[in-house]
Amino acid sequence: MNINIRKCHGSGNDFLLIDEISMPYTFSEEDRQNLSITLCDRNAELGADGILFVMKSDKADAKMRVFNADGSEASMCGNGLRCVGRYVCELLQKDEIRVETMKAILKVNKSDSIFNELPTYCVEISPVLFSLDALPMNLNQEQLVNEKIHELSDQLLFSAVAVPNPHLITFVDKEMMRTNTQRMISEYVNGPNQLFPDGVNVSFVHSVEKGVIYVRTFERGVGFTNACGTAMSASSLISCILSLNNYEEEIDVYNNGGKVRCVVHKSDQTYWIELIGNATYLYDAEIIMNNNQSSFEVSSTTHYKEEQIQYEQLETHAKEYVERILF
Ligand SMILES: N[C@@H](CCC[C@H](N)C(=O)O)C(=O)O
Repeated sequence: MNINIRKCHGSGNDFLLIDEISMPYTFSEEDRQNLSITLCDRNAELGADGILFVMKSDKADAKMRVFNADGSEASMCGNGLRCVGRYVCELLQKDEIRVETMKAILKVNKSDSIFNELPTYCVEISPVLFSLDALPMNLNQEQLVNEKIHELSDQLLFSAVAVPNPHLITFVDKEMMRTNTQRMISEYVNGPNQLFPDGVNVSFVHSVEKGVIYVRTFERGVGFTNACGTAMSASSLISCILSLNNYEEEIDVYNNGGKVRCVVHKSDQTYWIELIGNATYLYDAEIIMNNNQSSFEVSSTTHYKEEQIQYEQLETHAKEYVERILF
C-alpha cells in the first residue's frame, strides 16, 4: 500500500496528516490503528505524536480523526486541528471552515500571524465539560476544581476538565516544575488505575505574570510532547477561573515547542476557548507500507524549508523565554 503523508506541527506537537478526501484510501479501523503505531514510532524514519486523518463530512467542510502514537483514538486535538484547518482551507480555497470532530463541529479560521510571517490559524475549543463523568474520572463528587486528590499528591491542587478530551491540570511553582512528580503522576493515571479508567492528559502549569502562562503536558497515548493544544486551552480556562488571568483577554501560552495565544470566553456558565497558533508544514512524503503494516519505506520527500526556517525563530524565542522563567 502506498500512502502520501504531510508531516506538520503546531507548537512542535507533530503529526502525519493523511488526506482521505483527495485520495481513494479504504482504511479499516485496524489499518488506522496499525498505521499510527508503525508510522509514529520515533525509532523509525518519520516519527510523530499522532496521525490526523482528514475525511469527507456530510455535516461540515471536512472531518478530522486523531489517533495517538499508541494507536488509541482521541476525541480532539487542538494543535492538530490548526494543521487540518490550514490544509482544508487551502484545499477549498477558503479562510474559514467548519470541521467535524468526534464530539463537535468546530470553527477554524485563518488568523493574523502570531509571530513574524508564520501561517497562523485560530480554532474553537468546545464543548467544555466539568462533570467528572465526561472525562471519565472516578471520584465521589460532581466536579474537581483546584482540589487535592490524596491518591496522587498531598500537596498539589488539581482541576479536571474535558474539552472534550480529558485533562488534569495543576498550577505549580518553578521548583515543582523541575521535579519528577509530573512524570510519576502521569504514568500512574495513564496505567491501569481506578481514578481514570481511560487515562488523562496531565499538565503542570506555571503562571508567569498576568496574561502569560507556561504549560507542560504529558499526553495520554503519547507521553511528554512539546505542546498540547487542548491542554493549553484548558489550562488558560482554569487560570481564568482561579483569577490568575481574565476572560475575553489574550493569554500567551509558552510551551516546550513554542508559543500560542488563547482567549477564554464565558457567557453564563458556558465556556469556550479560542486557540491561536502556527500550523507549519515540514515535508510531504510518499511511503510504501509492507503487508502486515509493521514496517514501511519512504520513497520520496519534499521539504517546506522556508516554513521550517521561519518557525525556528519562534522556537528559539520561546526556548530562551522558558529557560529564563524556569531556571
Ligand atoms: N496533542 C493534542 C491532543 C491529542 C490527544 C490526546 N493525547 C488525548 O488522548 O486526549 C492537542 O493538541 O490537543
